[in-house]
Amino acid sequence: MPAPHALLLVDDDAAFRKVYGGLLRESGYEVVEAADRPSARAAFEARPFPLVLLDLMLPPDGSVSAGLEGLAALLSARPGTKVIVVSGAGDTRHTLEAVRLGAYDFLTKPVDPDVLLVVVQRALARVTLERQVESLRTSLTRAAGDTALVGQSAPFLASVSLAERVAASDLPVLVTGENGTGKELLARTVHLKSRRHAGPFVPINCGALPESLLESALFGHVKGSFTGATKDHRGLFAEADGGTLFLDELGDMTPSLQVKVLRALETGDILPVGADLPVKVDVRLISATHRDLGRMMQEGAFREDLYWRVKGVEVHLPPLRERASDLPLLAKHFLNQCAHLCPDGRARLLSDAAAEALAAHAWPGNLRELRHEMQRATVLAGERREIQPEDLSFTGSERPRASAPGATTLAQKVEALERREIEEALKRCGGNRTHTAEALGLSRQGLLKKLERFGLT
Ligand SMILES: Nc1ncnc2c1ncn2[C@@H]1O[C@H](COP(=O)(O)OP(=O)(O)OP(=O)(O)O)[C@@H](O)[C@H]1O
Repeated sequence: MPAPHALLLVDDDAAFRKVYGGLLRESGYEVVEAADRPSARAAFEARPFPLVLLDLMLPPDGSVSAGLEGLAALLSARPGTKVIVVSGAGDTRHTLEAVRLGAYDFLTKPVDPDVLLVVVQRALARVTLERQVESLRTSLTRAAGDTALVGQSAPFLASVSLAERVAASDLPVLVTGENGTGKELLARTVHLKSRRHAGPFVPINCGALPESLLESALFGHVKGSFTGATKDHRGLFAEADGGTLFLDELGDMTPSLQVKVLRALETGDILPVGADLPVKVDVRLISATHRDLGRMMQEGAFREDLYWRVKGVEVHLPPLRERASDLPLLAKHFLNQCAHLCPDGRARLLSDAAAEALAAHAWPGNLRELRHEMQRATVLAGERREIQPEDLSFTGSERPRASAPGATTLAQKVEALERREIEEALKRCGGNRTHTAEALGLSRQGLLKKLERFGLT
């Protein structure tokens, strides 16, 4: 992992900045300077520096209490930042107050250059260490199971191998595949295997929010830019700085937002809603879609320039029906995951008949559907050690009728079946639409459209 080496030097004394900024640059650090509180704030918001050298008494007012407030705000926005307070001799009381607020260390003017270099080096080494701890924690969670990619079938392993090879590069990745095939899990794996693994992985579902909310979620906004914007909001591009932004359901993004995302990707700058100045970010993009972006492009629903930007390397995940040999392994994996739902805490087993029923099912909702089935079957099996076919929603008496009275054409029959599936899923999920969409392997937006079409709203 590369050591962090960028710092923000905030002091109104130009001579101090010149001497000490020069010294730090000569020692290999990247130094950005700010001479007053507003420009320090703007620089810090534009880029989350791991280390800030901070003079407490800054223009425009030179007041220490405003300086301490600024320090507290900075630390509450980014608690991992190391702030070294640089104060004049005789400021002990304020310096101690700054340390109490969370400043990492302090230096008193006149500053000994050797001491400065040691303190800076120590603070940045600490940042590296903290990032490593975070990365190990992430790897441990992953090893603990929830993010393990289960599967041995040839088409699945081919996708994983491609994803692992591309992970080390900083290329954008487009993950394609039907709903519930594991696109988000694969995106997380690419992030964890990349050099950005200690940085954040920030997912957002582009199909879940209306355009205006999605724009401010992605790019952030400034206070007062619209009704309800009661404070500044950084936005997910900025959250993902130094890490990976995962744009799920990219195909659901409206054309006008596509333009804005394209601009951000081309320039590395994002413009928060209502802001005058852009903010620089360093983000790797992974996108996913279950749609055929190539066809959408031909139909004019997806911009060609954005397509080529986000595509980088395309990794396609096969649907579950094309990796049938993974079914027993995955079913067992999901049964283990929900063992806590069993009265005795021991994972249920699949009876031969249930395994056969799983093999005969088409799995339109892919792995997500399988996971839900295994959860549901675990609960229905109760004290029984083995899952039986009657514990599965698509067998026996629970099988939905494929046609409805009066439906004659294939399209009508499919529609009737779809409607029935949705009604039943809604009932099972107690009317909760997010859960229903999940259970059916749909985006929330997709479900809402269908509810409207079927008059179920
Ligand atoms: N290879 C795998 N091994 C184990 N679990 C998996 C695997 N792939 C996916 N899962 C699990 O299946 C569920 C669905 O996966 P995920 O959310 O990644 O799918 P998706 O393709 O992103 O879905 P959508 O298109 O609806 O956004 C999740 O619970 C995930 O943890």
